[in-house]
Order: sequence, then structure tokens, then C-alpha cells
Amino acid sequence: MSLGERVQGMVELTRFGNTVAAGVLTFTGAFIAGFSAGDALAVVAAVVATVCATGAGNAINDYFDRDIDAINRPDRPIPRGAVTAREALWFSIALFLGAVVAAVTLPVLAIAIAVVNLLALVAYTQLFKGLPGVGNVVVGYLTGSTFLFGGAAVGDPLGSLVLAVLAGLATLTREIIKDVEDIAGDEEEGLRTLPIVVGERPALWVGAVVLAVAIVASAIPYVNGDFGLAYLGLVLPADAIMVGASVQSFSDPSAGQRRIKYGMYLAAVAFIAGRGASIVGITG
Ligand SMILES: CC(C)=CCC/C(C)=C/CC/C(C)=C/CC/C(C)=C/COC[C@H](O)COP(=O)(O)O
Ligand SMILES: CC(C)=CCC/C(C)=C/CC/C(C)=C/CC/C(C)=C/COP(=O)(O)OP(=O)(O)O
Ligand SMILES: [Mg+2]
Repeated sequence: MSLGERVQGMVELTRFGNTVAAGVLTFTGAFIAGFSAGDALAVVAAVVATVCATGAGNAINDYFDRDIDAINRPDRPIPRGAVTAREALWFSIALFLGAVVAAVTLPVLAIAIAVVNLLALVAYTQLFKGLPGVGNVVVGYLTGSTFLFGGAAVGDPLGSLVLAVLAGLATLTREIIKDVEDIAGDEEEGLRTLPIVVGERPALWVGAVVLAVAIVASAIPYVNGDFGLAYLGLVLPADAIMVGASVQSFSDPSAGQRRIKYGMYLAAVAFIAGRGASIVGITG
């Protein structure tokens, strides 16, 4: 393999798009909680810690999954020979260290969230992924926690609590649907994911109920007066996209989980717009 192919393999190991998205979520958490110019360094450190941690988590997932991926995902960097398993492991360790170095500069609560998250990322593939629903809850927690982490970095972890809980619930639903999509491969690997244990339709119903709770709760920032019409005007279409996606997941899980992700991005934009409007004094 040429140097270029190895570097491309390393970048792919991190799932670059997802790592950048996770960094944006942490920045959003800090923005919703409220930051000033004096928080700039802490926000940068929190974003760097999130990007490194997510890249490390994805790389170590491919390291542990290398035999399974040789069958199910032969295009991934380790099975196709772009990077060796050892290189992937060392790359992941380097990224974990980068996350630790960035995180130790933050307030103690942010450090605590980082420690829990780094341990969860290391343990995910071997410990949580194969237990019914547990891996899904862990990924939901990790995604939601990025907002808490951004808030904690600027001294207000609870400032983005509603956003964190909604993101965690919507991610939980999406992960359950993704497990329905992956039943064939996961069964071959001997994993006990939720749809394998309880059946496809019951699992999709669990996902639908979790999403329904999140959608009802998405009214809270408007009802309690934190955000105004800018929020409502964007979160309602986001809710509608996610309801449609949940219904679609019963006939086409793959399309359903992709559509939920679009709804989640629009919901995140609704929070940013709601906060932006309240900063400039538009409260209606
Ligand atoms: C009901 C309601 C209003 C919910 C709020 C939803 C919200 C604000 C979500 C924000 C979080 C968000 C935009 C997440 C983006 C998706 C993401 C990066 C999820 C974490 O990824 C884990 C997953 O395993 C990666 O999968 P894939 O995308 O298939 O590579
Ligand atoms: C705030 C801090 C410090 C960290 C946040 C870290 C975040 C946002 C993680 C979210 C993304 C995540 C859960 C990554 C972990 C690795 C993972 C679940 C990878 C998915 O790998 P695939 O190979 O696609 O799926 P499976 O291995 O689960 O089948
Ligand atoms: Mg994997």
C-alpha cells in the first residue's frame, strides 16, 4: 500500500464526517448553554476533545471488529489492507491521548463526562454492542452527552439538558432501526441485539415509542418560554420528518434510519435558531 492509501485508510477509520459532526454538536451545546469571548479556549478544547474521542472510538471499533468486517464490510480500511490492525490500534490510542490532553484543561464536570465517555467508547464493541438494547442506549447517551459536554466546558452543563435528552432519545430510536437493518450480519456474529432477541417489529415499536416521547418533549423549550417561533417553525417539520421516518422503518429500515438522521440535523438547527433568536431579542 502507498503512503497516500495508508493516510486515506487512517482518515476513513475515524469516519471523518461523523467526527466533524460530533465536534459541531459539542460547539452547539456550548452555544445553547451560553458562552462569552472568555470561553473561546474552553470551547476549542472541548471540540478538539470530542473530535479526537469520536475518531478514536470509531478506529478502535474497526480494530475489534476486524474479523467480522472481513465478512460484512470488506471495503473497510483494515480488511482491504490499507492499514494493519496494529496501526489502527496505535492510531486509536494516539487519538484517545489527544482527547485526554484537550479534556484535562476543562472544568471538573467536563473532565468527568470525558472520562465516562472515553471508557464507554473503549468498552462499546466488546462489552455493550452485543447486549440487547444496551449498545443502543450507550450510543444514544454518547451522542446526547456531546451537548452536556459543550455546556460543561463553559460552566453550565444543564444549559443544554433538554437538547441532550432529545438527541439521546432520537439516536436510541435510530440505533434500534439500524440493528434491524443489520440483523443478518449480526446473527452470523452471534450478537444478541434487540431485534434479534425480541423480533423485528417489537423492536421497531420500542423505537417508535421512544421517538414519540422525544417528539412530545420537543415542545418543552417553546412551552416554558425559553425559545419562540423561530424554534417552533423548525422543530415541527423536524418532528414530522422523524415520524415519517419511524413509519417508513417498518417497511424499509435502511431508508428510515437515514431519514431520521435528516430530521435530527434539522432539530439541531431549530435549537441553534431558537437560541440565536433569543440572543437578538426575538422572543415571539
Ligand atoms: C425529537 C427531537 C426534536 C429530537 C432532537 C434530535 C437532535 C437535536 C439531534 C441532534 C444530534 C444529531 C444531529 C446527531 C446526528 C447523527 C449522529 C452523528 C449520530 C451519532 O452517530 C452514531 C452512529 O452509530 C453513526 O452512524 P452512521 O451515521 O450510520 O455512520
Ligand atoms: C464528548 C466526548 C468526549 C465524546 C463523545 C463521543 C461521541 C459523540 C461518540 C458518538 C459516536 C459513537 C458512538 C462512536 C463509537 C463507535 C461506534 C459505535 C461506531 C459504530 O461502528 P459501526 O461499525 O458502524 O457499527 P457497529 O460496530 O456498532 O456495528
Ligand atoms: Mg463496527
